[in-house]
Amino acid sequence: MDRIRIVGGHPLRGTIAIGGAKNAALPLMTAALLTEETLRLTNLPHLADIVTMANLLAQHGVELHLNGEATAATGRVLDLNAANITNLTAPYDLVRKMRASVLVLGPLLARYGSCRVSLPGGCAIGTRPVDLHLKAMEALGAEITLDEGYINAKIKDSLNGRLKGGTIIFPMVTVGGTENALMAAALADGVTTIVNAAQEPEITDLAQCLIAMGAQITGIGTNCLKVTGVERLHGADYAVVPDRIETGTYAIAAAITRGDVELTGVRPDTMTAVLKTLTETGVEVIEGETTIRIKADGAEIRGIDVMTEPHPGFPTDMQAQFMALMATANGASMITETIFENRFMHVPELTRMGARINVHGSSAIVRGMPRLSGAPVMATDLRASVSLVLAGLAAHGETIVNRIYHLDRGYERLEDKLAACGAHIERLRD
Ligand SMILES: CC(=O)N[C@H]1[C@@H](OP(=O)(O)OP(=O)(O)OC[C@H]2O[C@@H](n3ccc(=O)[nH]c3=O)[C@H](O)[C@@H]2O)O[C@H](CO)[C@@H](O)[C@@H]1O
Ligand SMILES: C=C(OP(=O)(O)O)C(=O)O
Repeated sequence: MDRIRIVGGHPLRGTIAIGGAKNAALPLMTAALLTEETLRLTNLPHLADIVTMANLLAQHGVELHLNGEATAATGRVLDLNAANITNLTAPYDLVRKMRASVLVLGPLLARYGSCRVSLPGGCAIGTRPVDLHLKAMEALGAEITLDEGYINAKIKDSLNGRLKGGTIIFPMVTVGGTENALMAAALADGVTTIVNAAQEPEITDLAQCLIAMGAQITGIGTNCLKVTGVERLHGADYAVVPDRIETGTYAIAAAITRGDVELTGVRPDTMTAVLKTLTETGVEVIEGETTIRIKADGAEIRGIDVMTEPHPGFPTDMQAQFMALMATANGASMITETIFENRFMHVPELTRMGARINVHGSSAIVRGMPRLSGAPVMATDLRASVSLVLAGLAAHGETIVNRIYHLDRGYERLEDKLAACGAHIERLRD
């Protein structure tokens, strides 16, 4: 299994181009199931999760074509055509690899009237049930049963093959639940109101793509979405929003090495909380329209408190990376995780690198220190893995990060992008 070797202590300087967002691209790919016409996605990142989603859609019968070479301007261009769906089952083998697979539920149900989707199960960061996705489908007229680890969903016989608009009230904010609800409601008969909807930029991206496909959606960017269902959707050409988590991760790479890096092809307006937090630590953040420069050379990074929250709050997907930065700060920091019940799996590994962190329930107290020390480490999820890479960039000596298939789920050419800015980092292929 490949590993990453880092020799830390080199301030990053240079420019890093940011790709399309994994967490926007995955639901956008499933939106292709809503129409028999072609959906063209541009600025698609090249990631293991995108390949998993492509395999899942292909086994449903979606035709996928990658067009030409990826360029900085367009990323990858992928055409998806769901004119000939042959199989309405999302199998366990693919769903267990990636929880976002459950996003085929809403589109398949709405367009074909029934489907069978494996339950995703828990993962390293929490139990992550999908009960709210299922309740949302029921609110639109679906009958749901569970058997043998699968969700069986079908539109009630009385509805003549078309979901019916209704009111969905989410008791807690769910990104995936909102995405499934939006896609199902887009083809339902009548008006659907989604109350306490997630407001993440990836939801806005999905809503805008659905509008480009002919959907009628208002309230975009708020916590109340209104969808007036249409009988059919058509094809579209849509560019995936830049990845705010990849952007934030490299911003922290610049800060933790006390470097100076410009991030290009970004959307600063989608990451206000992260940029404000970085500024509070003492990093200089210079925002352009599509660029962010992180100047941390000579900066004295202060320890500050952070709590993860649904958007527009500080994202849980940046919590591990921020903890690595706080481990090198001057002073203490309290980091509270409110979204997932088990998202501190990076703490023991950061501790092995000399970080001083104590966890009390959903909060971690981090006492910063001038220098971490390199060590062999291993992580159990995507953002935990990258937090160890960040710590390695700042640490004295050699760090080997094991199990890097997690990183390949969400970061395209991570080691190349960092090495181009002066990091001493390489992939060791086994
Ligand atoms: C592919 C993708 O976009 N993944 C993101 C998405 O995950 P995902 O969509 O899975 O996350 P959710 O927003 O649904 O989860 C938020 C919380 O709600 C709970 N919950 C969710 C659904 C449900 O039916 N029942 C329930 O109890 C979850 O266990 C969790 O505690 O949003 C998370 C929160 O921003 C991010 O960390 C993930 O990177
Ligand atoms: C938790 C993440 O992804 P997923 O929801 O696919 O597990 C993530 O992107 O940090």
